[in-house]
Amino acid sequence: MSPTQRRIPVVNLSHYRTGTPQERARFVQVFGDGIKEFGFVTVEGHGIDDGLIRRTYTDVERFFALPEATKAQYAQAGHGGQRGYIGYGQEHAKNRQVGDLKEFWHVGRELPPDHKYHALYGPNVWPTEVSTFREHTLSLFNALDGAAGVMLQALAEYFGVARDTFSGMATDGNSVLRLIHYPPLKERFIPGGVRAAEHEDINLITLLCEGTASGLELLTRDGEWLPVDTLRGQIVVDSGDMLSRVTNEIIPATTHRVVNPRSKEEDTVRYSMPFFVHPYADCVLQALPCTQTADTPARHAPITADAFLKQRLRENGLLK
Ligand SMILES: O=C(O)CCC(=O)C(=O)O
Ligand SMILES: [Fe+2]
Repeated sequence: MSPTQRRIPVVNLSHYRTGTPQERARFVQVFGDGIKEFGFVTVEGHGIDDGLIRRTYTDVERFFALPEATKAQYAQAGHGGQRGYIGYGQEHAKNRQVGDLKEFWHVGRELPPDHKYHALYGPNVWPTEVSTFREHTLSLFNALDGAAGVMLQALAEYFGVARDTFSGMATDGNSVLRLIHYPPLKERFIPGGVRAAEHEDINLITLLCEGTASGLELLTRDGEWLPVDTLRGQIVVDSGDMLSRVTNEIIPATTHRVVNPRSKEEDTVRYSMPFFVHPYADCVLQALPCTQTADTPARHAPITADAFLKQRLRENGLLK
């Protein structure tokens, strides 16, 4: 085990789901402290089928191997790139001009046509060239959504608030499964570009199944960059800007990046699948009362999740 893996706290979600009272309490403490103090927590025992993760990666690989013109047909006008295909170099980190060295696909929540958020979130689109893409990515979306809900319940217990405080925000939330392809730099490169420039995620929490190659790094609260290497069967979880807002920055958003391969030998393709857990559109992001004190009143004005998302998508170049 590398020094990094030893330092990132590891928890087992089954201890929270079905463990003894002591195991549950321990999960709440280690998960909450870990995300607050470290920014990343490694979660095992999450119950997500390894075979489903493999099958989804196979489909993702098949999709990104399609001709550019075929992939480009799935780029969506509107919805700030929250559905379908987003081309190479289109997204950039906030305050950066150069695009990231990646292309990706977004799968969102499937809602019935008469649901009040159906039109706002936008319908999913599916690549007909990969026949199992819809089935696999939606199954993974739903599995990650379920695991995230349990983690958010534990986080509410950590704050001593009603257990559905955070998970209720994510019910019918505008969550997104992002399927990313980072081609080898020898195939495609933008001068000055990095695979994913340092940034904070927009949402509440992010769940990352292990990437297919190294490169993910987190900035510790002490300002040190650390590689995040996940093993098969592990998911890493980090905190985003929206969680920072509702916790009055008690849990800061975690800064992270994906570095470029450091040598020709390491210049391999990389795939990853972050799942961004978002609140429902009208959810008002404001510091929970338990996070405010006379010394630290709310640090940010309330804003709805949808308004905050749109502001950030503009800053990232996805919403024009
Ligand atoms: O590819 C990864 O491992 C992380 C990607 C990421 O941070 C993002 O897309 O927000
Ligand atoms: Fe990220």
